[in-house]
Amino acid sequence: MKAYLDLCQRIINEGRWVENERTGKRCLTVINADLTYDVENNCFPLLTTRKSFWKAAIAELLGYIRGYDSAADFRALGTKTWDANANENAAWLKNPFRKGPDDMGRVYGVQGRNWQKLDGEVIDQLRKLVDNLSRGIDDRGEILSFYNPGEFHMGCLRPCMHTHTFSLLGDTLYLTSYQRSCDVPLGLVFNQVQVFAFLKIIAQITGHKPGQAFHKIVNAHIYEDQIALMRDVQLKREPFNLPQLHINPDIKSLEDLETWVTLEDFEVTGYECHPAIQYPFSV
Ligand SMILES: Nc1nc(=O)c2c([nH]1)NC[C@@H]1CN(c3ccc(C(=O)N[C@@H](CCC(=O)O)C(=O)O)cc3)CN21
Ligand SMILES: O=c1ccn([C@H]2C[C@H](O)[C@@H](COP(=O)(O)O)O2)c(=O)[nH]1
Repeated sequence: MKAYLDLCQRIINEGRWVENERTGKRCLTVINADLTYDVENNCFPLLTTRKSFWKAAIAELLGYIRGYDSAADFRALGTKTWDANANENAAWLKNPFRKGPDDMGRVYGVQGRNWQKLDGEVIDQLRKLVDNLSRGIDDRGEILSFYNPGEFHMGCLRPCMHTHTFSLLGDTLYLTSYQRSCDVPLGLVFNQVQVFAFLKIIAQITGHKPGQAFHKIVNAHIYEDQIALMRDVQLKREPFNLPQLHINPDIKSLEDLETWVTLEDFEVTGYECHPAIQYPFSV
């Protein structure tokens, strides 16, 4: 929590203005931020300086795990966060690869579960790493990569959190997640939840103890229309203690995550927070 607020303050104090062509807005930007989450002690990094919608973040993560490519499937899980990118971005709307309303194209989980090889076969990166970790194997390449430059033109957005590397030391599982571009007031609130929950879920289904999750961010920015709310409202608030995340212990396999798991299988306790802040979203 402190690390998040420090990053926001650092962007306000030291950030440089960068024009962004895709959104037509300017962003106050810093390069490089490292965040660490204590999954072992269940210190759930849910922002307390504004009301945060952790369920939508977990729904996104479940959608990536399932390899979804439609904003409608994400809505059915419990989040509308992909509606705008799938249906309102002018460049994507006229892209011939867009299959119709709600199509997101070959992004995120599609690459994670269904990476196309030249010979026509597909690679299921998540299945491979879950199988290995379940057998106690870390081949130093337990990597889930959503970043496929050869198919950027077939998706509505390049993945932001693009690579997740799992590591096993003894019976403790670690996760290192890489993010190329980070909307700190909006996206990062979700991404913190996702990195934490991803390690906790994969540790649970592969039978290991979760350790720390390491979140490495390259371009961290605040859009120009978000600055005043961050500087004058959110950064003036005192944080509360972190809550805890509980996951239904009956979730035991990747198949469980793919078939019956819903947001009802996740619970947060001890969450005390300041009122919601509605930050503008840039498509
Ligand atoms: N500009 C931008 N920022 C992002 O963070 C972002 C994108 N684009 N495009 C792809 C995904 C979609 N994500 C989103 C989209 C919307 C919210 C959002 O509106 N959050 C609100 C309300 C959430 C709710 O009601 O469930 C919030 O207050 O956190 C957050 C992340 C993260 N990503
Ligand atoms: O998980 C996510 C997804 C997206 N974002 C933000 C980061 C940027 O503000 C935009 C993506 O724009 P690009 O021009 O492709 O960098 O979405 C995020 O923070 N977290």
